[in-house]
Amino acid sequence: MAITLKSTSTFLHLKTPDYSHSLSRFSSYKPTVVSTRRLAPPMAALTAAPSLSISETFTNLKKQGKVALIPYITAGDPDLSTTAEALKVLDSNGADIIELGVPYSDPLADGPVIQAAATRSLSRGTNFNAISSMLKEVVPQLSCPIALFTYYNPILKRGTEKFMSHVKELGVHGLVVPDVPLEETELLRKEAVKNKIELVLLTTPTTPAERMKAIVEASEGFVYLVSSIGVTGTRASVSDRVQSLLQDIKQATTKPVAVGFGISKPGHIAGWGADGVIVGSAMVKLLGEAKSPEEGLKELENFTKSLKSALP
Ligand SMILES: O=P(O)(O)OC[C@@H](O)[C@@H](O)c1c[nH]c2ccccc12
Repeated sequence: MAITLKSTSTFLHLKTPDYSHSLSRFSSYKPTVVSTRRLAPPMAALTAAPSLSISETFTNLKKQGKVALIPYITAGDPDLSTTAEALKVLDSNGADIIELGVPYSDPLADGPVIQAAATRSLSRGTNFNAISSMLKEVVPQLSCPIALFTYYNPILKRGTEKFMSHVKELGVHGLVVPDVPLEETELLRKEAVKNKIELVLLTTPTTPAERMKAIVEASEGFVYLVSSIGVTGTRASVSDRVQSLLQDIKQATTKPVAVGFGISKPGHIAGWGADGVIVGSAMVKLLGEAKSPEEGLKELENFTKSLKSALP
């Protein structure tokens, strides 16, 4: 059955913004030296078993009655070497899937914390080539899947087909694109499916029921339920309307549903039946606003551990 998607979300009626950061020369990423003191065959230490796909990850968690912890961090904030370490810290301290944000000059769906992170990252010269180099080095060391998070323009800049095959080569499993224009979702989805990239689509509290059904039908990996209207950023509480939205979606699909926006503690959505919890701004703040990268990584470790231990 051909699925015609009218929209992947209704909170981003954005014109296609102009992506002004060139993807020119190699940037500031310096690979971290991995101590080989304790390791027998050096290569053995650099590669974890290939990570499962996003949907396989959810299937395994569901069998154990567990909820996925999905942190989001902005690549290159405070710098790409710290991002590389942060991915490993998240992976080994409870993250089940990691959303890695490609910094963008016009992040209209983001609140002040993530906007500031993107600005810091871009001002250091972070670009997609440098992020790719970092991921080529780090992804083989991770046991959880990565979902790349990008606005639509970096995809347009490279061309959808080229972008998708490039992302696949990096070992990235998923892709989240919150501002893909209505009429281009189908093309994006076709290329994603061709490259076995799980294209995660978003639905919001204002998405009409029929459109939500088309979105959940087409979404791969999981369905991203945006908990509230507006931009990203931690909230004191999350509307309990999300609970009924979750039930509506679960009536429309058996696919896993993860909730994001405003969440900084599991209590925000405990017991509502979400299969996953996405935490972005609270994570980004710890990393990007710490006195030093080491301090940021330590705080990220502690926060991730505490979130995971509080989730079922
Ligand atoms: O930052 P929050 O409120 O925890 O929300 C998750 C969010 O950061 C992440 O999923 C995300 C970052 N930028 C976005 C833009 C649109 C939708 C989602 C996002």
